[in-house]
Amino acid sequence: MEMLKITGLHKRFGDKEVLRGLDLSVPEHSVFGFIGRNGAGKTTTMKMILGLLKADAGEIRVNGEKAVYGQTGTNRHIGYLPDVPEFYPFMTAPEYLRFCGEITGMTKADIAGRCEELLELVGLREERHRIKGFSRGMKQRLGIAQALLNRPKLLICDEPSSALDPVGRKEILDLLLAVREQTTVLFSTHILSDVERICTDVALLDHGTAGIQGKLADIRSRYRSDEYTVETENKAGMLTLQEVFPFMRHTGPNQLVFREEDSRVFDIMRFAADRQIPLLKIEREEATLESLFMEVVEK
Ligand SMILES: Nc1ncnc2c1ncn2[C@@H]1O[C@H](COP(=O)(O)OP(=O)(O)OP(=O)(O)O)[C@@H](O)[C@H]1O
Repeated sequence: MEMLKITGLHKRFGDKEVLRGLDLSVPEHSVFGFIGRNGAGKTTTMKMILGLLKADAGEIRVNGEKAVYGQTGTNRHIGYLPDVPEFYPFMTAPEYLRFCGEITGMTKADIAGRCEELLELVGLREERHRIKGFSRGMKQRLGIAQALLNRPKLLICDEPSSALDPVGRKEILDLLLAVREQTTVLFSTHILSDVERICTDVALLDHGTAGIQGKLADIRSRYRSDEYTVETENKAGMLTLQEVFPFMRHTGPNQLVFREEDSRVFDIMRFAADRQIPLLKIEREEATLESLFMEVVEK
């Protein structure tokens, strides 16, 4: 089942058309990477999911219910971490979470249990300092705890890892992966290596629509264009191979590179064996998400 379904979403600011018929399907319990360059419209989309911004056209359904601008009904299913979360700096982490629990009407017993559980989850259980002394990473982790307080079915995080150092980023990514059991995670980012690390599903927002989307594994195999490097022992061998297999590019001393079907490697190996051309190296480099997306964006 889809936890979030967006159909034909349009949004224009003045003469700038940001979304031009965006369709998005976020399966339940997925970790969904919503990718797009700066200004692509990721935050705009998230604000519309939360009913904070009016769409020009299109439909958004959260857990099967229609999200309506200015109404908060569907937000009971959502936990949201904005790109720059704001806190009361004079509070400690437990004080802040308890406060959030109280204003959202949770019972005292539920608040106590849930706060304990979430502080443990985000690694802030032993933290006694006030929030004003927190690092960016600690604030993001506290923000995730707060967003999870009401056991949302959908956790939306706007660029949760973008401003963090590698250690802080890893902590956040591990956390998003860990909470997948209890919720569905939709997070926006422009860091493709983060997506490769934890996402089950992705969508690339490009020119107002989802250029590609689906299971990361499927996308990889659909757009797969692994690169092969072949290195011969001598120049004569390299030149013979290049003559017979003209799709190979000369990239270094006795080195040829190509992107073709896997079967071509066997053709090359057979040919090299028949002609006794000594090969020093045959290497396959898997296509990165970055190279896949650049292929799509540049088309
Ligand atoms: N209230 C607004 N009025 C006018 N233009 C806006 C408004 N909000 C967003 N925009 C414009 O819409 C475009 C999309 O912005 P948005 O913040 O959704 O992008 P984003 O993908 O989240 O980018 P970033 O990674 O930089 O946060 C940008 O060009 C932005 O300037």
